[in-house]
Amino acid sequence: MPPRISLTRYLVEQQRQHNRIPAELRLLLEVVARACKRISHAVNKGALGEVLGTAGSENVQGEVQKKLDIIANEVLIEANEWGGHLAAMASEEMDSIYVVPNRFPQGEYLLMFDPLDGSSNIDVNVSIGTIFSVFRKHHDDPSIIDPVCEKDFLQRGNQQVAAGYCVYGPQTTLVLTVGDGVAMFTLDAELGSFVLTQDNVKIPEDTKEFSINMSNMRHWDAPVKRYIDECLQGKEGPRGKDFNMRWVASMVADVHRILTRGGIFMYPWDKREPSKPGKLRLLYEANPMSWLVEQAGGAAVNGKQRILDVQPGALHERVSVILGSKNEVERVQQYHQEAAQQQA
Ligand SMILES: O=P(O)(O)OC[C@H]1O[C@](O)(COP(=O)(O)O)[C@@H](O)[C@@H]1O
Ligand SMILES: [Mg+2]
Ligand SMILES: [Mg+2]
Repeated sequence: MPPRISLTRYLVEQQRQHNRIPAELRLLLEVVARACKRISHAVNKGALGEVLGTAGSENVQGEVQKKLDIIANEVLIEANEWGGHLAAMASEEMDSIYVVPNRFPQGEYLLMFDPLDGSSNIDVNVSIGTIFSVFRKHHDDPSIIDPVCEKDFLQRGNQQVAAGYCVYGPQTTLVLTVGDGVAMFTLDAELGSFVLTQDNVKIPEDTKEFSINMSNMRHWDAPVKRYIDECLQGKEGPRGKDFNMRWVASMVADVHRILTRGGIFMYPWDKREPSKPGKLRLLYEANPMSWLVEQAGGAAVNGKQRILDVQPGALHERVSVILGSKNEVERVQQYHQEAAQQQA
């Protein structure tokens, strides 16, 4: 068996041998990983830890908060605020940004997270996760000056310096990119550390598996309907092959499957709430997942453009998401372009 490489050693090598990340970013990612370990522990306790059920409150997006949404948010804030590497944080569960109080050391990074993704699966013991994205506070826009403000967070996804997620499933797996491919680390509960179990993750370019909430079919736009209709026709249809369908309803779990064996995941715009561009949030769901998928050789678009090129206008902005195996994502994008040309 090859020697085990811990997340810490992997990050040290990224920093020292390959010069890909500064020491502060390495330390920040170690803090995030430690927080994920604590969340994993709470998830595993389940009913024994009295962490299931709703908290009796709503977040800024009008969603009922589960106890674990709040616990995971607190764990991430608490672990990161005194680390000394951050200027501020933003979360699905907080209305506005959380500036690191000046009693703690300040850093130059911004951390965004969905503390608990797949909340509807918490109480039914199905895989859930944490998604995170890291930016530098300062960037090209000279109009942005201290102190840190919400505008600092409104950077395109292509400016991320690290992104990842931790899936709490049959195993706890942390998946990370710092812009040099994707690596997966499995939590060894006995050692208490994340161990590298797959490096250089690659998504196959073609797939026979799609992932979409089919109950929304009647609300979809024509290009999405066309794509799924063709998949459903199987061998007898224009695609000439049978497709399989999976929908966990936890983006982390659905994306993890795609990084592991390929597939296409879609949460597209639909007619239920036409003014919203989609259901998933750009900054702390779509951007980190899109970068991971691209780093693994896949593609991620919103039907009009690459998700990583979308300029955010608000902290909790939503976006239409189509990501996964490259050739399938490009096909859906092409169907959108054809529909737009017909309308023009
Ligand atoms: O319940 P639906 O409409 O299938 O939506 C499922 C989607 O919503 C989400 O649960 C949204 O994330 P949160 O649980 O963090 O709000 C995604 O993980 C998932 O892909
Ligand atoms: Mg989520
Ligand atoms: Mg969430």
